[in-house]
Amino acid sequence: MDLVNHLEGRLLFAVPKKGRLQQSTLDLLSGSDIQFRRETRLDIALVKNLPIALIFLPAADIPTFIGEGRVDLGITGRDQVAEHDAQLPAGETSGVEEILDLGFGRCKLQVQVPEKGPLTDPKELVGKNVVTSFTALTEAFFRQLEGGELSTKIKYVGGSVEAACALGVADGIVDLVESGETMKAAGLKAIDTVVESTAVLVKSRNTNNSLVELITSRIRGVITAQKYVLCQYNIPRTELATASQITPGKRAPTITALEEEGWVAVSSMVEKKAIATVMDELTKVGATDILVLNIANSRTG
Ligand SMILES: Nc1ncnc2c1ncn2[C@@H]1O[C@H](COP(=O)(O)OP(=O)(O)OP(=O)(O)O)[C@@H](O)[C@H]1O
Ligand SMILES: O=P(O)(O)OC[C@H]1O[C@H](OP(=O)(O)OP(=O)(O)O)[C@H](O)[C@@H]1O
Ligand SMILES: [Mg+2]
Repeated sequence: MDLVNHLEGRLLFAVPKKGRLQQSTLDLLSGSDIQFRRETRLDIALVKNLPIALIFLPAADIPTFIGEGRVDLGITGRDQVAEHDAQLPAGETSGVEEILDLGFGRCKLQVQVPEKGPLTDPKELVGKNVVTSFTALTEAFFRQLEGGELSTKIKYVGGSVEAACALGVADGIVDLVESGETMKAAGLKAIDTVVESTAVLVKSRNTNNSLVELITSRIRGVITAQKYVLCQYNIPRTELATASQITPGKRAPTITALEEEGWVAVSSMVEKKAIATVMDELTKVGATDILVLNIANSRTG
């Protein structure tokens, strides 16, 4: 089948074809009921239940396709969008618009130097060799340090950036750090941060495809569901005000009267990361039968 002929009339949605963002992106698509089967080696997949085609691209290339208006929607790192924007000629506005922070793929683009070396400040790298996959952001960073000049020599490599110092190609690097393990293993330390990043849903400034809103709303629902749990408990009505402060919910807690005089049941969305503390506090104010339920999906205000 010649897939390219089947793209007509479909929203084009770019997703990372490999790397750190891929699995969470696929989970998000599946949670949003975007059904597709990707043939081996093929970078285009038609969605079965919606007029959408998924285009599998390297995360670094996604902002270019969206910026040019070739692709309507995409998921990539905010760092990649920033790098794309930093490459634009002065005065040109970006064709890439962020619509949603997706929360995963959290990392920092950091200036790194040999741990045991003499350098401790990014200013000491001025005029030296710096290797990175993010040349435009690195250039902008050093240009600012140098007050508008640029004497620092910035070279591009596509991956394994950390090896550059050990191999003598660089005095310092600018690369992504999450756990810090890669940096540590390479004998490097971070001395500054260029940008912080998470995965984002982006759209082309010029797209007028009405499905953008539908997809955004579905993805937002899945993210909210992943981030929150539903906490239910019973509480004496006299303690309701205090308990409601502990579980204010996304908008407001849902309160139901119980058969038992003077008691109410409360149901409220709570951030997953806070749930243990919330349960401790609820117990302290007299809540009983506290239940925590996972949320499969959501649409909230
Ligand atoms: N260690 C990490 N932890 C979290 N997010 C990361 C990490 N490394 C990269 N990212 C995010 O993922 C995006 C894509 O980077 P990644 O290195 O996974 O892609 P790639 O270079 O296309 O794949 P690969 O490195 O497997 O060839 C980055 O721009 C960044 O936003
Ligand atoms: O702080 P950490 O948790 O160790 O993660 C950081 C590493 O992850 C990414 O590399 P990736 O795995 O994409 O390999 P690559 O260098 O070949 O791109 C990034 O470029 C760092 O090297
Ligand atoms: Mg990589």
